[in-house]
Amino acid sequence: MPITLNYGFLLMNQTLNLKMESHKDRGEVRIHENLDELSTDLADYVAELSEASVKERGVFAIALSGGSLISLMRNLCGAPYNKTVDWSKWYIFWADERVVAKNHVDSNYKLAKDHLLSKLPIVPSHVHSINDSLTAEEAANEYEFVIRQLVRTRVINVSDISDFPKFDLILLGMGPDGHVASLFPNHSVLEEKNEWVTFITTSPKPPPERITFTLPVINSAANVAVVVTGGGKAEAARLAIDGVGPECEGLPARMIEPVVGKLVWFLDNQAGSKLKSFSQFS
Ligand SMILES: O=C1O[C@H](COP(=O)(O)O)[C@@H](O)[C@H](O)[C@H]1O
Repeated sequence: MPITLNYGFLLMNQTLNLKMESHKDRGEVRIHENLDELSTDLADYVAELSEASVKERGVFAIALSGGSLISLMRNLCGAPYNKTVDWSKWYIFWADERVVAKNHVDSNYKLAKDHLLSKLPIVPSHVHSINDSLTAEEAANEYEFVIRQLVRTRVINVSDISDFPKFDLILLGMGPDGHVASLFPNHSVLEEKNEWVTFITTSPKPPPERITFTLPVINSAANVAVVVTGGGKAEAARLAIDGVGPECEGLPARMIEPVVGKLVWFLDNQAGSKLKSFSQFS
């Protein structure tokens, strides 16, 4: 069992050599010594949320992102999770997707399928990816329609304070520019207040056409985790977690603020190296 010592707001998990801190309004920040430790902690976190959600609701509705996140989820494919997690209750969604064929190297679905989903006994009909034969706008509308149907049947929960879906867990990565899902800095979709899924055709990071959950959907989730690794993202992580005032205006990662749910940041040492509290830790 990991030993957790409590130093006021600062928690240290000695087994994982993990530093955790509670940032007012910015959730819990977990800084890991290396990627292996981050992967271990992330798998534990996801498995615990799955267990709690299956116990409470009978299902676990989880939204994935693409990018580096997927390889960091690798521990879920091995022991003990392959035996202890009730995979039959998982329903998979994507917080964002590139509008390309499902077998295209840029597809977030393909990435997750090749490195995660094909190694887990997930029920194929529980995997909800976008329709890759449609335009970006059509794909976003159809994906939102699918999600609305699943909210009606409570496969996906509904927010207690609005009619937005309440995913059990939304897993996000973050780009060096502070983008999350396919919400890019200063883009007009950051203003979206009503739609659940929207689209862009001018992504600054290729490919240009994407669909994405909107901020209200992300911020209505029961749990949001942002997984960030590498020194190239340290400044964006600082702005997203410690930033104040104009320096972080228009930064999507700074706008992740679950209304009722819980936010957890999973960082490695390099991504966390510019945080105010980092010197305290090292
Ligand atoms: O384009 C995307 O980028 C982000 C970040 O990716 P990473 O490789 O820098 O972690 C990813 O979260 C998103 O799903 C993806 O479409």
